[in-house]
Amino acid sequence: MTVSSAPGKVYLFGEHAVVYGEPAVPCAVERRATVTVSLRDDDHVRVRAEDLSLNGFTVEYSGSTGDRPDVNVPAPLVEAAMGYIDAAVEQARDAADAPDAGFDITVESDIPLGAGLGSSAAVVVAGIDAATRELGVELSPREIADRAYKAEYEVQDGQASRADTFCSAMGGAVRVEGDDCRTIDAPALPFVIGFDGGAGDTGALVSGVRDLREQYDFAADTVSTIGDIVRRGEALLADADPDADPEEALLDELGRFMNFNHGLLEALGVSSRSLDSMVWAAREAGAYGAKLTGAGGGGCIVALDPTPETQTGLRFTPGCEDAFRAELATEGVRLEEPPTNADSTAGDDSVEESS
Ligand SMILES: Nc1ncnc2c1ncn2[C@@H]1O[C@H](COP(=O)(O)OP(=O)(O)O)[C@@H](O)[C@H]1O
Ligand SMILES: C[C@@](O)(CCOP(=O)(O)O)CC(=O)O
Ligand SMILES: [Mg+2]
Repeated sequence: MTVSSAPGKVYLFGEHAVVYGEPAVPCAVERRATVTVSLRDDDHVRVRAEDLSLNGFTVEYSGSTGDRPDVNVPAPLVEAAMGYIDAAVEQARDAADAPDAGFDITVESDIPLGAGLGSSAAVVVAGIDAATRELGVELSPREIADRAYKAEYEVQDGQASRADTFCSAMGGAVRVEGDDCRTIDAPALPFVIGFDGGAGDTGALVSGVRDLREQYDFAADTVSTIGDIVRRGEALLADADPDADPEEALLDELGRFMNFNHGLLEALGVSSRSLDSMVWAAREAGAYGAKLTGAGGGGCIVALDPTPETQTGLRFTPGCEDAFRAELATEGVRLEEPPTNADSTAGDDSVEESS
């Protein structure tokens, strides 16, 4: 049995625009997905995904009824939900040259799903790491990032950047521009996250921006202006001392850029009423800046505030279900100790499929 975990992330700047070759700066945060993998002696894959719920209803799997999961939702939704894990399994089989390997897999995660914190990337990164190790192959974090990107790209029909998967695999703050992926030094920024309890449809939101960009020059200009903000923002980070608490002047300017970035994302149609109201609540509570994070449509905002004020303000904001502080996760994908009285084999709520 092998247990690996990988962090989620927030975008300081640059989501959506990164899909069209602009740079982005995501930062890994201490909310992790943990994937436990045991090699089977047949070619079946059995998945237990305890936290998997889609838009308010829970998917229940029954492994005892054979190959088809017994679920209370339509099969295409289950397939969409399981796509990331399936794609991670395929990448691990390919990396280890073991096309017929079967696995028992358990996914546990404290990253809300579809909320802009990169739950899909964390699950894929941790899944590839655990499954390849289980097959006796140890990939570097960069190799895992590369395979995880291929998995996300496939599941999201060609609409994925390398940003989420690279950030989750490497940890810390990163900079991604096309295929150029780097880790960067950044001070520990005081992130506060507001979560509306909902989720956005990443594929539909990315398609919406693509259409706008193709239809209107000013939408294409909006996307490249987001790139300009990222370049100015990363220059600020490059000048800061990564080992000291961030200075007020830095937070002030980063916050201003985050506000600008949010305005442009709103113009591109990927915000929502609850995201906007959390952004405004954070600003009114004294945050240096606030923006949605990830694909948008619902889910999370990220604000900068070293004081407790933003968290308190968000908690009293209608539409905000949860508000929490998120430390920068300096570690990306990592091996975890397996539990001692392990019960990793699938129980009643698992789905089993033949390879
Ligand atoms: N704990 C989990 N267990 C199983 N699958 C998960 C889990 N977390 C995320 N996923 C997969 O990732 C999808 C959400 O990814 P996505 O829409 O890209 O949003 P985000 O990456 O912003 O959280 C889920 O529909 C599911 O397929
Ligand atoms: C919108 C996008 O830039 C980020 C999506 O992030 P998330 O899956 O919502 O966490 C898409 C991508 O970069 O693949
Ligand atoms: Mg995702």
